[in-house]
Amino acid sequence: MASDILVVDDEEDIREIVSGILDDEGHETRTAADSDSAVAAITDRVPRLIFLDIWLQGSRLDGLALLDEIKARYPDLPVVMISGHGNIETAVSAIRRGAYDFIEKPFKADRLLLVAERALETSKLKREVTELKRRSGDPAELIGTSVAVSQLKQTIDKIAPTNSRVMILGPSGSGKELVARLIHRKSNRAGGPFVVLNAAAITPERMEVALFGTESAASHERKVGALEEAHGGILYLDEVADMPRGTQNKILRVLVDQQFERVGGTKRVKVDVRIISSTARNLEELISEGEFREDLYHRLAVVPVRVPSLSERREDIPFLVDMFMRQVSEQAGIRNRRIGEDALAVIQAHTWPGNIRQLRNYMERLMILARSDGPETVISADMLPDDVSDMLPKASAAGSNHIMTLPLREARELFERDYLIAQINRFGGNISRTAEFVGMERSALHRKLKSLGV
Ligand SMILES: Nc1ncnc2c1ncn2[C@@H]1O[C@H](COP(=O)(O)OP(=O)(O)OP(=O)(O)O)[C@@H](O)[C@H]1O
Repeated sequence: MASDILVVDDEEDIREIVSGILDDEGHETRTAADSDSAVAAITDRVPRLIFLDIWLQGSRLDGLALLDEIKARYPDLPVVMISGHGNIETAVSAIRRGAYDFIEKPFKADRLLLVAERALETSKLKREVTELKRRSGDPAELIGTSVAVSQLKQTIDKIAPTNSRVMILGPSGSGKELVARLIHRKSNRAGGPFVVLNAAAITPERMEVALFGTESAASHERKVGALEEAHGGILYLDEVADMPRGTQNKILRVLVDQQFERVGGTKRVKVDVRIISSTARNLEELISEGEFREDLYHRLAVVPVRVPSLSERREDIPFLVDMFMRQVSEQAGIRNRRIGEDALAVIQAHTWPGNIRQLRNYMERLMILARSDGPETVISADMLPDDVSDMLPKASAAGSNHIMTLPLREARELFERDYLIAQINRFGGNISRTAEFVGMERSALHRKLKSLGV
């Protein structure tokens, strides 16, 4: 594994020995004799690993001070200290200050290589973990302080440690899968798998193979299905309403027996799986139409949990916007921006039929579009892409030709109407908070709304 390694030591022979040993193993090395040239080398290209002499005599910064500077700028860059005989204590304190390890002079080539490999491997793993976390994009907790979200959090905390089957109901993109993942994380199955099976994305013919796996006596071939894969953990049945009737019968049997047969197999497979299911559809309607088995519904929805739509929790929008902006900035390497009150108000007033997923995609688009403006420019309402800023009440709300044909009184009423509807939406229908924001008495606002026919 060739890696770019920087060797920093004031003694030329040590620099040569260390880089010689590493070069022989195929690593690429650079050397620096003092702190300033080390900083310059790191600025040129951040190495994967640094070997750093503790004393570093005759240079602006000694080894420990340079370590502090490196760690402040590149907290994840591993640094191995080279310690002289008799200053182990200093080496130990360097580890406390963020060094990965130390080697003591005189050292053996084997020890040096071992430490280098381990440091490189550890930082690679750290990177992978960070990447995975970033890709998943899921926050560790539900974002928001609204009553609806606070109640949801409480419900999650209450039901997670139990083993009961949960059915999560809520519109598309509202965070059902996130809720299921949080239940998993907080349950005693957190160490076990979390397997997702999306019934809407699998054809009815493939459904049973996906769920139960296959087995062929002739070829001894075996494919593990989602139920088996989820053994000891949780199976998340997304869009369960789309499950074919035939599969519904079979899954009901699994719930009763906690065992099943693979497709084409004869052996019973015993599993210990907690099932969480979800749907955005109206199950009661589907049950009355005979599309969904009522007894299966009762088995799956021992605890029904409702996830609110975004329009039911608009007060959480500023927190979500802030999180998504930070997330996009990290993921896309775009400088984070500030968003103006006016833009936030428009976003808050929008209806968001695609819920949190739509808001996240929108923020991503907004950040990318706004990239060409200077990083200091605050994102204002007029910079919002049209689909959302159309919600903004403007004098031309009824079409600019139209409003120009109206007398002032009617034009003003038209504007007032749009403006107040947008503000009421923004505050989730709360008249007191709307009144406070628009600067009117609550009773006066009521009267105004009535006179405008809102
Ligand atoms: N309260 C929340 N805080 C932060 N992010 C959230 C929240 N709820 C949902 N998200 C994010 O919104 C996106 C959509 O959520 P998720 O996939 O869980 O929705 P869903 O209801 O399962 O959607 P579908 O019905 O389409 O399967 C995800 O990226 C998720 O991380």
